[in-house]
Amino acid sequence: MPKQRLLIKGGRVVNDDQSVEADVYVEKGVVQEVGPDLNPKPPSGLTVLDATNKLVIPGGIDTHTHLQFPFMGTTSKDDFYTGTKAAVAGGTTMIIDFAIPQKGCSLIEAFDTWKNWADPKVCCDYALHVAVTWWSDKVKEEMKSLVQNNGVNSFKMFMAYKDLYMLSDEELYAAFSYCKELGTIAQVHAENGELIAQNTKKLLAMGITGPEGHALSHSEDVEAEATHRAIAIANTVNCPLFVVHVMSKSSARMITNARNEGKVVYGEPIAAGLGTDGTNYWNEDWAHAAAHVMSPPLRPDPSTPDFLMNLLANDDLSVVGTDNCTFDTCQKALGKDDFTKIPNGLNGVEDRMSVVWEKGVYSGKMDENRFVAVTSTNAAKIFNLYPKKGRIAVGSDADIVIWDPEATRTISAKTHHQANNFNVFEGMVCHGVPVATISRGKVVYHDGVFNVTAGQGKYVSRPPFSPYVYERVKQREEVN
Ligand SMILES: NC(=O)NCCC(=O)O
Ligand SMILES: [Zn+2]
Ligand SMILES: [Zn+2]
Repeated sequence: MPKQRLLIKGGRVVNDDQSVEADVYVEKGVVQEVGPDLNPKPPSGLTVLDATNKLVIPGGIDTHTHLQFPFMGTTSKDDFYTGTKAAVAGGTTMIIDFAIPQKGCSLIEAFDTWKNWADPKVCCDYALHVAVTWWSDKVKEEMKSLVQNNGVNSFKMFMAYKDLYMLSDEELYAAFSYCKELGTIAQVHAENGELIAQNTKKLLAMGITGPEGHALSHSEDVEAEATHRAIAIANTVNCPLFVVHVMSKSSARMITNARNEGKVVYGEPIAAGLGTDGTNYWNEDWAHAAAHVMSPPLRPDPSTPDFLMNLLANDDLSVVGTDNCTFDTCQKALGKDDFTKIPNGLNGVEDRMSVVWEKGVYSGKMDENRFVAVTSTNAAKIFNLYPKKGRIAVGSDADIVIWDPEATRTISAKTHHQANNFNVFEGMVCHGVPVATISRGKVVYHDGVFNVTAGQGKYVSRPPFSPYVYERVKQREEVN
């Protein structure tokens, strides 16, 4: 099928470092020209999109999803079709999901399994982080192969989910050291799994079985301690660290302090952590409370979202993901009598961009350029996708969103495009609405109408030694 020729006219092109009034011309899925009053020839066969009074921004990159993830006795509801379709409706044109092997199982097989699930279904581009859930020489060999042959440049290590995915400190040390050697980014789920196990035992013995028990067992201390430990281990071996789903003030402070000390650490808050809070665990409707269960949990202190957003605006935190991992009410009911059995996860892939605009830009904490940085460009830089992704410039992939900063929409499970029957942002009125989403030069969503085909997205390889990250690592090493 020939690719659409597209002219986006009269908008304001916003990158992370500047905004200019300019047209954008796209051919063969790539940006060909950016400038005033473009008039590409021939005029026939050209689709023109009017962006007057609108922003033209790089498509969002969601650094953290779990689509059709087999987890806690069930499988997350949004698969690679519904999840990526919902993503483009919200202005996101690339997701990075996680291939997660069981302990003792092959990382390469997990990667292949996830890729086989994704390829026939994705409606936008995607990549895969791979989890390291155990440690051996075979794991090392497979990490190397994934980097060299499969375009993987990030590995996630769990400090929680004891006996399932959790690594010991010794294993973390080895894994971080090897990540550094390979030129990759070490990601951590930072929660102390031993403390969670002890807290859980105590709470269940006290007869606390509801969703509030989840929040109490996964306290802020549990997250902060693990964050601090991960930073210490990574810094010891000079490995760049990316802390996924930063949910608490305490953990965010650890990251801020480390960055102030010159350590190469990045923090990823998620849409839910910026848009809602952990008071929901005490909601008297069990299904409502359970729908918010995730790890680390949302924090009961209602000033947390604002605090995290301020750090994101400041560059103390770097990118916004979602940890989109949806389970419907029936699936959540697996934990009706025991909070430890409530499948962990919630939505965000569709609403991330609007939530960040509303709570970040509309509330006056950040400008349009910082919005682009935290929703797209910084992710592209850290994971070595830049400037193909994360920028509107000649030669970049035409992953573009026409964004109406004045329009509003009200988020609801009744109207969202995700497979789940609950939305943690229910009722939130958001300024900032994607009018059109373009994926590799194809208009996939326009004024509420989809033009997506399952499998049209591509797997994107990510080379190691991202210059944005590793130039600093190298410099630190030379000087030290
Ligand atoms: N976060 C969560 O609750 N579910 C997905 C798995 C993970 O990221 O830890
Ligand atoms: Zn996690
Ligand atoms: Zn996750």
